[in-house]
Amino acid sequence: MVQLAPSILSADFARLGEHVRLVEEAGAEVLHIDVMDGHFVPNLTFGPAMVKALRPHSKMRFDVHLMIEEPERFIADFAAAGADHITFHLEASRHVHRVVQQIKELGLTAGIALNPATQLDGLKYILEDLDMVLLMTVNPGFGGQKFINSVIPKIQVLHHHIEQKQSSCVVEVDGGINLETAPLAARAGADILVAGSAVFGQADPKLAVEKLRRAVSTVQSE
Ligand SMILES: O=C(CO)[C@H](O)[C@H](O)COP(=O)(O)O
Ligand SMILES: [Fe+2]
Repeated sequence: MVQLAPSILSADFARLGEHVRLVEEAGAEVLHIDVMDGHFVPNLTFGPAMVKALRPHSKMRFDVHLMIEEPERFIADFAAAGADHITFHLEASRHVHRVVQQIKELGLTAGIALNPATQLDGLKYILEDLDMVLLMTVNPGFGGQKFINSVIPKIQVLHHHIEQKQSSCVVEVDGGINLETAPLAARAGADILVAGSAVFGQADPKLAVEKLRRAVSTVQSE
C-alpha cells in the first residue's frame, strides 16, 4: 500500500492548521515538512517552531526533510518539537552514521535523502541502519519543479535491493509527483510519495489527495 505524504511547502502558511486537517481527513498518512537553510539549498523555509505549532493539529506521522548543512545541530530540537521521523541529506553531513544514531537514540525513525545525481553506492555501509531512503526526483530547494525521469531506474534498483535483503527500510520519492508521475514512481517501487504542489497548490487539497490515491491504487491492483 503506497502512502501519500503531502508537503506543506506549497500550503497557504496563513491557513496551515486548516490545510493540514484537510489532507488528514482525506486519508493522508504522513505530513512532509521541508526544512531549508539557505546554504545546502538556495531557499529558506522554517524550523522546529513550525513543527511544534502544527503538532496539536494532527495525528499524522510528521516526516521532517532536512535540507540543511550539518543536520546534527538541529536533530534534538526537531525531536522535541514533535517530529516522528527525520531525513537528512547524504550530501550535507560528514558524519552520516553518527547522525542516524542521534536520530534513533531520540526514539525517532531515520532516513537519508539523495539528490537526483547522487549514486546509491554511498548508502552501502549504512542502509541496514536506515528506516527510509528518500530519493529526490527534483533538485532540492523548491516546490513545483518537473519530475526528473532518469531517477526511475534508481528507484527500481533500490527497491529490488531492499526486497532482496528482506529489509523493512522504505523508499520515499520526493519532487514533481502529480497524477501522471505518481503511478510511475509507485510502479518503480516507491513506498511513500511526497506531493506538494499537486496537493496544496490545488483549489481543493482534499480532492487532490483522493485523486492521487486513486492514481496509485490502479498500479497496486496491476
Ligand atoms: O523537498 C522538496 C523540495 O526540495 C519538496 O518536498 C518537494 O519538492 C515537494 O514539492 P512538489 O511536489 O511541488 O515538487
Ligand atoms: Fe521534501
